[in-house]
Amino acid sequence: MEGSPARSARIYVAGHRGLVGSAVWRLLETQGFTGLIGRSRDELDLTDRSAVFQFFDLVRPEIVVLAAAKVGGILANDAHPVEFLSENLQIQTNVFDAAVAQRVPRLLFLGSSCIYPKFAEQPIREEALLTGELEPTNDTYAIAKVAGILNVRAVRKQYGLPWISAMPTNLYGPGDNFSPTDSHVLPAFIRRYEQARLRGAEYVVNWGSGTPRREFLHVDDAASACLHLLQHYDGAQHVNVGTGVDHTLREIARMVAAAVGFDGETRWDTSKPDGTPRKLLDVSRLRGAGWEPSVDLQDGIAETVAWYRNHGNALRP
Ligand SMILES: NC(=O)C1=CN([C@@H]2O[C@H](COP(=O)(O)OP(=O)(O)OC[C@H]3O[C@@H](n4cnc5c(N)ncnc54)[C@H](OP(=O)(O)O)[C@@H]3O)[C@@H](O)[C@H]2O)C=CC1
Ligand SMILES: C[C@H]1O[C@H](OP(=O)(O)OP(=O)(O)OC[C@H]2O[C@@H](n3cnc4c(=O)[nH]c(N)nc43)[C@H](O)[C@@H]2O)[C@@H](O)[C@@H](O)C1=O
Repeated sequence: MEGSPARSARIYVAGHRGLVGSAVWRLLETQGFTGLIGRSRDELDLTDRSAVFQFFDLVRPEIVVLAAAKVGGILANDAHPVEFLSENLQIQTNVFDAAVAQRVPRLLFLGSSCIYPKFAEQPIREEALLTGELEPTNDTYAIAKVAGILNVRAVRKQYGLPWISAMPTNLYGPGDNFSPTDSHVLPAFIRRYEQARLRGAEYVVNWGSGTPRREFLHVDDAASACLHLLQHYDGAQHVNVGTGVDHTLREIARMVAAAVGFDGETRWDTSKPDGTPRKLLDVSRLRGAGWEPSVDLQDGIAETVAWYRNHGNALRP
């Protein structure tokens, strides 16, 4: 599967308005791909099975990047386990089945580092999948993603189609979800510290103990890794996508406070869940395939703060 698809290939980016999908779309446009296809949820609800089949029949994509999913941070996952299981299973099963019906030659499925056991050996190798108990705050989302990996493997085995799966670490960047309740931690910090600075607040309160470690990858790097895998990887094993470097949330909070210019105190609300203590990915397989990240974390945070300041009024609720 070596080499780039034709620049005119019909590429359907499912979820093209989301954090990852929009970055994939930008990258493909920049690289001169002209056959990009996107549908918002209002135009095509991927939980509507017959609509998905009709769409695939009409459009006949040659490549699918599946970046549509129900996505959220630790509290959203913990509060809505039913939707995170049901919607994600429906979206991915409909897309996979419709793509099989059309024998779509190439598909990239996006999972997440939360598929691994809560106490997996660090850094986490791809082989750690299904070797232990999941983190309870996001176990239903993780199970949907594990089902996606197995579905991709099953299609490879039964139909011989070279579909692949990528498992990104925690992502961030322009276009992220900055919701105070539903977002992931990095956009939540940017919003909280920026609002505290604007109010002249003396302190902010973050969730949990601040001791968990997380690995952050800029979404432009995630998009570049996805394209690299589409161009250079063809294997049944899913591939970890990350930097191989992590930080405590206290360190991340200090970086964000410095980036927004907040010099007050940070407090931690230990009544909120910490989630997994650490989920650092082993990225040797991806590096072995010839890919490296390029965005420095502090630069990426500064860029995302600037984006938030320019788009603060037009964000998702
Ligand atoms: N963000 C992160 O930190 C990480 C993300 N990932 C994975 O990357 C992928 C993309 O995540 P991310 O970009 O952050 O998520 P976003 O929430 O930013 O985007 C999700 C996209 O999915 C679309 N979508 C959701 N439900 C439906 C539906 N029923 N029908 C049609 N479209 C739908 C949304 O469409 P619309 O805009 O029209 O509502 C949106 O464009 C997911 O698979 C996620 O698991 C993996 C690891 C980390
Ligand atoms: C990518 C991955 O993301 C999710 O897993 P997660 O990494 O645990 O998610 P998170 O980014 O929401 O939190 C990271 C850490 O940060 C702490 N934390 C502090 N203060 C805030 C805060 O204000 N908001 C949030 N969200 N977290 C906070 C929080 O308590 C936790 O310790 C999965 O559900 C799933 O979506 C998935 O696949």
